[in-house]
Amino acid sequence: ILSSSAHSHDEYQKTADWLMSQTKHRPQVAIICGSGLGMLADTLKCQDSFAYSDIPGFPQSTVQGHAGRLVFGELKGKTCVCMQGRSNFPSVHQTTFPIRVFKLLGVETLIVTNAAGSLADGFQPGDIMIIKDHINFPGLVGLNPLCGLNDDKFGPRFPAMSGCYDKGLRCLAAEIAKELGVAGFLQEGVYAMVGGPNFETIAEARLLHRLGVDAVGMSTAPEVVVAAHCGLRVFGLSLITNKVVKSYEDTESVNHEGVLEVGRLRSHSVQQLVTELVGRMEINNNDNINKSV
Ligand SMILES: O=P(O)(O)O[C@H]1O[C@H](CO)[C@@H](O)[C@H]1O
Ligand SMILES: Nc1nc2[nH]cnc2c(=O)[nH]1
Repeated sequence: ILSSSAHSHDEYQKTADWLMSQTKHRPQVAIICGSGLGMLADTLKCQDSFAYSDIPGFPQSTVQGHAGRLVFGELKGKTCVCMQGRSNFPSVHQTTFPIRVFKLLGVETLIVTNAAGSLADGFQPGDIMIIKDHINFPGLVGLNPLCGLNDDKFGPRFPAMSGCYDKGLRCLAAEIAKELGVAGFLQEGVYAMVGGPNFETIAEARLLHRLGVDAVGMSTAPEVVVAAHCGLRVFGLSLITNKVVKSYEDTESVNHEGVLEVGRLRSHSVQQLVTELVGRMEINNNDNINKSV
């Protein structure tokens, strides 16, 4: 775990340089689209898009329902780069490789979205949860993307994680949700990442519930850790696609097709919320490419 699969600074830089040689876009905002939420990338204007397999050094998408494309373009007057798909299961270092590439491209804000199962009693499938905080279970036991030698050019050895989900953006998103008429199914809560790829046993679900977890998934936390480490502002949304089964009497069970289906049904609202948020967030001048790196 410790240093075997960490990337060198040059590897991130090579990928960033290649992308900058292929597109004129210099993104301010990076958006990661979770399961069933990839349509957001299709709404970018003046697109340049690249299959992950064509980008030197880039991890491949391994999750069904994730397209595996990096899309650059304009959204509400801001320059964005959108990941249409994640590679959840190779290694935490590979999964988070794009985040440092984004930093080198000049990105200052990261928006992460995911599909998640709910544990909180009041949450329903179709609810949108603003992520207030996370529990990074793999990270707590050493599967942390910051393991290995620290690259001081990106950030400090021991970065703080309190406040890693920006409060200003969370408030702005809640205001926008009211204006869009989607406040009725907006929630805020704690996301927990588990290793997966299996869904939870009932005993695991009960444990997570007792620990105060509101929603559970298999992604996001490592991306946010790496983003916070290199000083990116972060906003996160979970789309609640299912209730996690907590009772032995319950005959329902979760499956990935159902997750994708709820994603598609609510994708329009998630898209609207993210689009308005990007339009209204304040961004510093985009003259900071390689600023602190
Ligand atoms: O987190 P995203 O990429 O939305 O995907 C979620 O959906 C998949 C399970 O259906 C898991 O990979 C889980 O993490
Ligand atoms: N671990 C986990 N990931 C999910 N992604 C979407 N739903 C779920 C779920 O119930 N559990």
